[in-house]
Amino acid sequence: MSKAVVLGAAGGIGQPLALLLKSNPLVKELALFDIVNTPGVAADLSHISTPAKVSGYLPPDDGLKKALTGADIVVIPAGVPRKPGINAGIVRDLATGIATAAPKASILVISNPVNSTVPIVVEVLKKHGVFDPKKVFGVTTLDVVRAQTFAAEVLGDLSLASKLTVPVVGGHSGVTIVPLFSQSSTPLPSGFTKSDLEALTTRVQFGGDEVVKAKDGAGSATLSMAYAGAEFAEKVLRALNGEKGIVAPSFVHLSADKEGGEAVKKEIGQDLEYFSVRVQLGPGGVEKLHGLGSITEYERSLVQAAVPDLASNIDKGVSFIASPKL
Ligand SMILES: NC(=O)C1=CN([C@@H]2O[C@H](COP(=O)(O)OP(=O)(O)OC[C@H]3O[C@@H](n4cnc5c(N)ncnc54)[C@H](O)[C@@H]3O)[C@@H](O)[C@H]2O)C=CC1
Ligand SMILES: O=C([O-])CC(=O)C(=O)O
Repeated sequence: MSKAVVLGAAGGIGQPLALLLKSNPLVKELALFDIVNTPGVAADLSHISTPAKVSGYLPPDDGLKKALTGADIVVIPAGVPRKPGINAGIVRDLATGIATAAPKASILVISNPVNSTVPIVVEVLKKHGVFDPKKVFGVTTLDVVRAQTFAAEVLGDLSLASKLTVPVVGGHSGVTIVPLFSQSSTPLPSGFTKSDLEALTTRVQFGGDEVVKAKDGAGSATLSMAYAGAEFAEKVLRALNGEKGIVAPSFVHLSADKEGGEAVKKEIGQDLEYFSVRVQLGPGGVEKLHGLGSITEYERSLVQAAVPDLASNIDKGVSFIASPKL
């Protein structure tokens, strides 16, 4: 039983994510922090008949510190959709709070751009001398959820969506998102052509745009992200609780597992510090990083196309802490 904290808990993602965490029996305490509305969200959730004790905090009176103290897992969906510069500062400040109040917590970063906000969190933790690469996760689960759902759609059976697995590697934006459909636990339909596969891959890479367009100016994915964030958080919590063999893709610092990380760098042919790979989770966070495994020529070309964007996104995050602009 763990204490979970949501930073940005009153937002479009934060509220349904907090609802899902309140429904999770592994959560014994749920602390909600935002710059607005958390007392109301917390009071509302606290009437739900599940064990988690809910509390809400705002910035005055050391609210961030109070929310974070004793946290086992901190999920960050704070920020503004598609405003990288604003989010960089928000994430930096929240990471500073975590570094001082909950330095041992597992940190799950949802705020975009994940390829840059994860390096921002890491640089802040390094500055405070509390960086543990096994505990910082960029949440890329929505890409996995989309890959599974869209694959089930093309297979003509949505009931497969929650059963099949498709690893997604790289990062979390556009071409840095690399779904490995050749490793899908249920193969794509026979007769699926190269151009079908290209269209499916593009749909996963730009799934965020599909939602932004459909919402017509009213934000980006929130409900599917809350589902994905709660799913990844549950995996981290189950592993913290001692359950073995839990594996999920996440955007991590490759030093989290030296041997595994070096093997990934060899596979991608670049000395990147971060990459999303399948992560084996344990009580201390990352236990092992899995390599890309056997991938097709097409998938290799996607990985190669992802590398320059990723390198530049990572660099932006790192240099934001050295000199604040993004
Ligand atoms: N990793 C992923 O796959 C995805 C990431 N996102 C990202 O998640 C973030 C949040 O998206 P939404 O919930 O739709 O936005 P939203 O605007 O609905 O909610 C954001 C919340 O953050 C709060 N906030 C702002 N500054 C804060 C601070 N300093 N401390 C604490 N809370 C603060 C706001 O008050 C608001 O309640 C965005 O950066 C978005 O791009 C969105 C979808 C998928
Ligand atoms: O595209 C966006 O702005 C939000 C996001 O990360 C996603 O939906 O995958």
